[in-house]
Amino acid sequence: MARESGSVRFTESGLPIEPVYGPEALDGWDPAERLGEPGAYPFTRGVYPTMYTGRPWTMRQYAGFGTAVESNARYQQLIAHGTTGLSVAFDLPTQMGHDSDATIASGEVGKVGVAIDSLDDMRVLFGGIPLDKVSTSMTINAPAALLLLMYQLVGEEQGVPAEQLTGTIQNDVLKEYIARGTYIFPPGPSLRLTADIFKYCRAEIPKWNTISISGYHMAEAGASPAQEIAFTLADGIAYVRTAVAAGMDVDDFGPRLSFFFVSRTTILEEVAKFRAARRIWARVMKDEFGARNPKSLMLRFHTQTAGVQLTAQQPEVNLVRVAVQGLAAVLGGTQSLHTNSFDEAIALPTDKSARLALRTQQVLAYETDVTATVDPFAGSYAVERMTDDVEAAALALMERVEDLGGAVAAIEHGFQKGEIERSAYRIAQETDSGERIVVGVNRYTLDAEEPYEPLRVDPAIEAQQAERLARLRAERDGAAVDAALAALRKAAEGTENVLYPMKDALRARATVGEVCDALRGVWGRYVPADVF
Ligand SMILES: C[C@H](C(=O)O)C(=O)SCCNC(=O)CCNC(=O)[C@H](O)C(C)(C)COP(=O)(O)OP(=O)(O)OC[C@H]1O[C@@H](n2cnc3c(N)ncnc32)[C@H](O)[C@@H]1OP(=O)(O)O
Repeated sequence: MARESGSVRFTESGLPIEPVYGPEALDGWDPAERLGEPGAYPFTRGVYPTMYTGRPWTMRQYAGFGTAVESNARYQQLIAHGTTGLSVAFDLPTQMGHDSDATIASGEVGKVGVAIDSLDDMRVLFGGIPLDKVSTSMTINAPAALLLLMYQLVGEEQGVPAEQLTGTIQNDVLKEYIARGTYIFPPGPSLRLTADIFKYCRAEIPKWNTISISGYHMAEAGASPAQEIAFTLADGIAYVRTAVAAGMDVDDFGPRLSFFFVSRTTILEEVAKFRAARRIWARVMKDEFGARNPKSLMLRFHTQTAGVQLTAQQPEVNLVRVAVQGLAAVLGGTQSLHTNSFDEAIALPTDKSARLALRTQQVLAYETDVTATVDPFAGSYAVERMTDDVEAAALALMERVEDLGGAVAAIEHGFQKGEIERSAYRIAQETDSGERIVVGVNRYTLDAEEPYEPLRVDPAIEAQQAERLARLRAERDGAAVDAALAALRKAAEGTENVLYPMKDALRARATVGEVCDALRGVWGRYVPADVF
């Protein structure tokens, strides 16, 4: 751990960490109550009885840039190198529900992910990738329904029935208001859309993970581990309440909720955090919502190594950080993992750095012994005590969210954002003062950094996408698109599930921008109330 203050050390959540823990750390500690068996309530030891002894985690590298053609090539490469799941990054215009030729999209097309304007692009993105064999995660939030439906339509074209599709949409708009920023609609209609997605998936795509309730972005914005899990689980509670209020039984959607956390270099507290999060969620689902299906109680999660801990200085050192972070995720029992590329603090990963990032996971999975036994830290005085401590800190924060009226009301008060900003400020101060050591940045620096040639996205991509859109609009049946969009607007004004008319519109080759504009017209846009 890189932070010191006299002889007392503190975890990233600000909890004291003792130089030595002994049996007294676990006074009154009941393993049956706190741990249970692996794969059994309260799931502290992991969600599956055999964990990695039965099957390694999914190696799921987040990737996508430029056009569908370029991103497809990167996916094919990752598959050839042994990745076991896909994870699609979309560009900002797609994430905000704008077409590539919209004025607001200028300069952003294909930059932080792939540009998807219509079913035509989606078909290219998954060309040659059998959707019945691969599970695909899509980091898409406000327009999550659109991308899911286009994925289903591509599956239909490949002859893959929707019941066989497996994957995840991020679809977590609450954390967009708190930390990530790609929201479109106000909370009310956003949550209605989430409930529509849960219902649609239950009926049509039953193996799909309908949401990835994410703490990662809060952590990147400065949240401590305790804040990260507290605010994420509080968002989870808000989604469950929404779906129950929309008439669903908790066991009809609970098994398909999933989560997404960060993994930092502070291994011990991260392992404690993952274990605590599983225990809290299992208890919430059982006690507050009365879930009976054990799958509803299981907190299954994806992990990404902490991008914010990577440095632009001496970037190769990031390979070491990522290995440590990845190890923490595995010791914490993750289901799926993205290990960052060492150059991600500078630019888009190159082919080589993306391959090295995947190799890091393969070393963890096949060269170490951490997959040979389940939850190896169980019973450790230090880690069990830290698990209890992080759990208590997170529960206290969740109570404060409840006191404000739940996650949505707390967001409207600016509570989570304010807490995270205070934590980020503390980290910045500690780094500036040198109290927090960052190798290569405030210690062990080089006089001159070696030059580095980053991968850049070709700016011509924007014009290419605009041409594709012009062609699409000329070729398609405009009257059919207008009629489908009118039906979508009508559903949005009423209570009918919007996904069915939305699918018709997308099949008729309505664009992402057109579909989102139709919804913006009915639901309006979210304007944050800034709290200082
Ligand atoms: C920063 C950036 C940005 O801001 O832009 C981002 O957001 S990037 C964000 C990127 N996000 C992501 O990539 C999210 C990824 N999330 C996911 O993949 C999912 O939501 C997940 C966390 C639930 C993991 O799903 P998965 O399919 O990879 O893994 P699962 O654990 O579900 O395992 C797949 C199947 O194998 C079975 N299985 C697995 N392990 C075992 C075992 N030991 N014993 C028996 N069965 C097992 C599971 O039951 C399941 O089958 P069955 O289903 O039949 O039970």
